[in-house]
Amino acid sequence: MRLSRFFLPILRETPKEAEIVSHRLMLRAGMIRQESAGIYAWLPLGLKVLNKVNAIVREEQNRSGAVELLMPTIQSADLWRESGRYDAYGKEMLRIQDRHEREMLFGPTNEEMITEIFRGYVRSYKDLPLNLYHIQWKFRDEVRPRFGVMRSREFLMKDAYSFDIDQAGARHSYNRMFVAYLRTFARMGLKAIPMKADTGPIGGDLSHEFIILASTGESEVFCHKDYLDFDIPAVETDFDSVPGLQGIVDKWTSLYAATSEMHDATAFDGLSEDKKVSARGIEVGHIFYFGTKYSKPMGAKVMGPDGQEHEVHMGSYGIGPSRLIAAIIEASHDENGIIWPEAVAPFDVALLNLKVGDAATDEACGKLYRELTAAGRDVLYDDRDERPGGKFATADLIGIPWQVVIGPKGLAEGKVELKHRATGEREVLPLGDVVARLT
Ligand SMILES: Nc1ncnc2c1ncn2[C@@H]1O[C@H](COS(=O)(=O)NC(=O)[C@@H](N)CS)[C@@H](O)[C@H]1O
Repeated sequence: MRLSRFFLPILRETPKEAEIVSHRLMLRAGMIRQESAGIYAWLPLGLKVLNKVNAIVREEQNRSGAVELLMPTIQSADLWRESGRYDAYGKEMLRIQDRHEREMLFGPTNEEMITEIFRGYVRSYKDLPLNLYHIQWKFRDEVRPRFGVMRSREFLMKDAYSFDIDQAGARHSYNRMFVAYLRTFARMGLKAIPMKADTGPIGGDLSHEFIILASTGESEVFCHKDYLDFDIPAVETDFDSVPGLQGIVDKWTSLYAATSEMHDATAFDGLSEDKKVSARGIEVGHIFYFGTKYSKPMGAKVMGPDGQEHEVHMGSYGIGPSRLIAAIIEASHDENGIIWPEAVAPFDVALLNLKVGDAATDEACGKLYRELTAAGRDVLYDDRDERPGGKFATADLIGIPWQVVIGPKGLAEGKVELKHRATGEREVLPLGDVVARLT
């Protein structure tokens, strides 16, 4: 993409309403724009990152055996009356009336709707286990939306829902998601620690939040330091192995880790000082087992092997892709701007032409742009008529992992400069070696 033809509304000054670094940088880097309180437009650079985050979430959901569908954002109030949550959900629910004065709502979550879909088709235990998920916008009328997309009112959520014949089966579905979550966040360069959590309005009695440690996190968390060095489940993990997954979950829940709501100070104090981590954290995922909480009132049942009808045991599993982008920035930035992990970067390479209008430089940049693109790299070519300092500052701010700098002096010697954004390391190399170096 040529920057002169892209849409990247960089802000010169730091927006005063932004209180945390991710909010400041997402506004300054032209990634989002607030349209109303807690409601954002995703501008092209932000959307590219959101799509990459979603791609990783999708890959790991699919690897675990979950099946993707897409449910609507607008839901019927009657559906929520079946579970008894319509009134219980409170002021966070955006209630709507359609032209026929039918009571509708903008979905804050989809347990009722997925249960209605399930009960419409599944009658036999032979069709279980089943895990259905979607990545869909939600609305929660937060009393105090803040920190940009970290706590917004309209936000993107991957929400998955599992269906099993009994609790043992549901436990394996839970473990599949637990392991998928460990892999998902690690692939985005995040260290997410599963912590025992409260179940809140979703319900149930088994729940873990996946927390990344960040000084601006809203949650107060306590955990054993060794978690930070645990290996992530390998890509070859057998998601059908019940004992195999239980072993991974046991390992990842073997040491102390809790959010403030579930904190047991006595247990935590039992740890040696050098193993105690108490920090702020950002909840990037939350998983729940809640048995028949929805299947019972909504009549979602299957014929079991015993010829009896059984209400299905369910769980739900949420990840916040839009919140994740803010969390990644909180965990990976410096004084010059964002430092994207390569897996989620909006572009792979920033190609900086230091003398637009100089025939040799334009020719070299154009040729390298075409070669890198042909080699499968996503390149943002800064072809603006802008002084070098401004190009360096923009490339650092928007956090593209690699910068290729081409100017007339270096070019005269057949050389270009390569800068690695994360480490700041620079190297000079022949123009002809760049494609091989970056692919
Ligand atoms: N206001 C919000 N802004 C941005 N992300 C949010 C917001 N509320 C929740 N999230 C994200 O959505 C994830 C799941 O939300 S949740 O309430 O914990 N879980 C559920 O809604 C369940 N239905 C899981 S399917 C959270 O872990 C968080 O990452």
